[in-house]
Amino acid sequence: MSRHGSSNRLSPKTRQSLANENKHGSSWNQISLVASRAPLNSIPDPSQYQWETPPQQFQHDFREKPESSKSSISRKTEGIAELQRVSSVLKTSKVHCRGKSSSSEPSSVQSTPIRSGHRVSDVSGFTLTRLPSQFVNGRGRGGVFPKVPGGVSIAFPQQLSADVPHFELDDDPSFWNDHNVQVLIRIRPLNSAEIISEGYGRCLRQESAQTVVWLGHPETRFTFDHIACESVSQENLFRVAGLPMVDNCMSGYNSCMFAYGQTGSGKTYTMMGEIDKMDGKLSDDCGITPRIFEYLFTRIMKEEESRKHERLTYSCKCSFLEIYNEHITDLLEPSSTNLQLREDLKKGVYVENLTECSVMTVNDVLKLLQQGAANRKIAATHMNSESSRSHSVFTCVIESRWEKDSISHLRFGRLNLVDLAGSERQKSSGAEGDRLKEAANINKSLSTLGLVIMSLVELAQGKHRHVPYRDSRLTFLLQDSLGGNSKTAIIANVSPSIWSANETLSTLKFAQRAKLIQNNAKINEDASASVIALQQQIQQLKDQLSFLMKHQPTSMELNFFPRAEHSRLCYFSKNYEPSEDINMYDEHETPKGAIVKTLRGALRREKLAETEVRRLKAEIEYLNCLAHQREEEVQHTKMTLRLREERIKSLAALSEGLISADQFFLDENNALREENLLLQAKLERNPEVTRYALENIRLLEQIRLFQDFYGQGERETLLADISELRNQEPDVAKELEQCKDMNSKLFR
Ligand SMILES: Nc1ncnc2c1ncn2[C@@H]1O[C@H](COP(=O)(O)OP(=O)(O)OP(=O)(O)O)[C@@H](O)[C@H]1O
Repeated sequence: MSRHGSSNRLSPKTRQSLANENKHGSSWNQISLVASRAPLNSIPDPSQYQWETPPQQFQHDFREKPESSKSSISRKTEGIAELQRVSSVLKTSKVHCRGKSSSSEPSSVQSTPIRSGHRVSDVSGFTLTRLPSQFVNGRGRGGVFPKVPGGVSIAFPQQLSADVPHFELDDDPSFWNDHNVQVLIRIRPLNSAEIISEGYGRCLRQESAQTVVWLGHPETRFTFDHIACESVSQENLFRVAGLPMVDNCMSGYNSCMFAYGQTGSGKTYTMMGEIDKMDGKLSDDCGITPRIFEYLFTRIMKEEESRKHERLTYSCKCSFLEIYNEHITDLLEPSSTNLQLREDLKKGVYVENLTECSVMTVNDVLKLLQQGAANRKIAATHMNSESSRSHSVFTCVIESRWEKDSISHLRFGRLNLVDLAGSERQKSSGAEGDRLKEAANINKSLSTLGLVIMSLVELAQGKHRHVPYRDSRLTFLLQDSLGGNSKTAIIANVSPSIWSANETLSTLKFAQRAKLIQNNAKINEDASASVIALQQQIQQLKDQLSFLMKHQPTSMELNFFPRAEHSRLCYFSKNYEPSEDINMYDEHETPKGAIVKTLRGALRREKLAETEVRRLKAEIEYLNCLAHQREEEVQHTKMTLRLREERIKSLAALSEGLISADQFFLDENNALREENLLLQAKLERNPEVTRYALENIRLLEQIRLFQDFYGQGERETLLADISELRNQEPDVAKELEQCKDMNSKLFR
């Protein structure tokens, strides 16, 4: 099923009415909770625990919710009567919530007995321990025991309020200077289905713009780089998460942002939102992607203007693809299906035959986004009436070229904006037939993503791990963004509703793990551009040299040195013009004296020319050496890559039991030794060192010339010449007067 038209999932109007709905609740639950701060691997998985009796102060009254496979959406369609019944129950529960000892409140509902200690697995792999019967559905002793979509009821101390505090997100521009991975949580507002089903029961309590507490058992506190609360605007989110991505990319870093979360948690709203313009402006509901491009093109314009002298130009090319049931489709050319992933030393992982469109304005990008969104596979599930059934990747390659010090520079950054399909449980999403197959593929690729992240975290902790990038198209494509050459922001979207408590916890744990990934982002600058520039420079110098050889010393003009600014030497040669010497003296001196002076000048110039020739030869030699080193460096990098690929293969072979551990360590040892040699060679021949050596030699040569200038009495000669000229001045003035007289006589 394809979506036609805009990707706006909820009209602003509907959202507003939802927001209004939110206003009907009671004030904050005043219960003070003891926060637990635990390292990631010690955060217990709630599913590993037997649900305990909630502490007395967390226990509320409840209503009976018969075990039923009916989803809340279908309940929603049963109409207002149900809604009224729910709100009357909510009122009751709010009253009891305020009471200190809710256990003494009378309960009017019956519990459904469930065997204690019986473990059941849910779709996401968690094992939930069923509650002792007296707690299931909150019967008897009180406590809010909402029914989670997996069909298992859990005891839950929850937030029962329509209002939640607002925390503005503060941007931190310095973050990306020393970090390569940022994790941000976005909590979306409760939706009407959740309110109908669970009222304002929330499983989260946000404490600051960095801390949130999951209110289940055991209560768990999470800290992230940023936590966007329910009321954070799309604009605020963009300023904090999107804007730095553009800056990173323009500086030549690969950048990636992806939205992760259960189905219906707000990924598409976050990444795309409303992609139409209203009155020439992006709407308030517009997501991060269009905002990124609006900012990108504004920055490009400013930069090109301010660096005109360097002839800076940017070019942007976009592509848009989806991965649906492990097949890649071009969203800009939907007839191109089942595209293949390829790997290339220079390009990295890329999709073969994917359409790439040049874009120059935000409108160009909006058109592509709309076109792609219309082609993306979506379907109605019980959790989301417009659920994305595929992962989508919108990519923009931003290239910049400029010239500085006669060297042309090329930088490029790849920006990947990924909207993942949501994880889902079959029961809650109501998936059947095609939907079920899609869901299985979605869950499979997301669990590979989870495994990749887990392996990367272990790698970062110094353990040897095979990272299963190739186990899904998604992780293979995003290889660079995960643990590779990229600055990556992960937005984990969650629902605050108690209805989604388990999914929210699992998303928070995923995000917590992702925080520990270590990427290795580098500026992408094309070395070949500098090699070409160096080769051109060498050719220029060679031309100068041969010209100099042919014409010296008589044509020792300034224009021999197009790069005169590099050499003060040229300044001196310019000031010793031979013709001036000759004209100055031949009228006033004996022929012998004039010849001696001319000869002296010629010898001086010849000496200077020789020095210049020597300097140029040395420069050519060094530039040749530099170009050679660049080429060697490229070769080294290629070899290092090859070695690493071999190591990955041997790791894979080890994990599949194809080779013994001894053999693996032997191979690993050899590979590391080889890599070490390569790195040592690279260090010794660092082009920067050569460049400094060259500069050093140039400066020494200049110093020597200055010293010669003084040492060989050139200064005195110059001073003598100047004073001689001064002496001649009255004679010349006299001669001029005589000429003027003669002229006037002649005219008369
Ligand atoms: N922060 C938010 N504010 C207001 N509405 C939101 C917010 N987040 C999501 N929504 C609304 O919730 C609904 C579901 O969101 P969305 O489609 O973005 O979820 P999703 O995570 O992409 O789901 P799926 O994985 O099924 O595609 C949409 O109608 C969307 O407009």
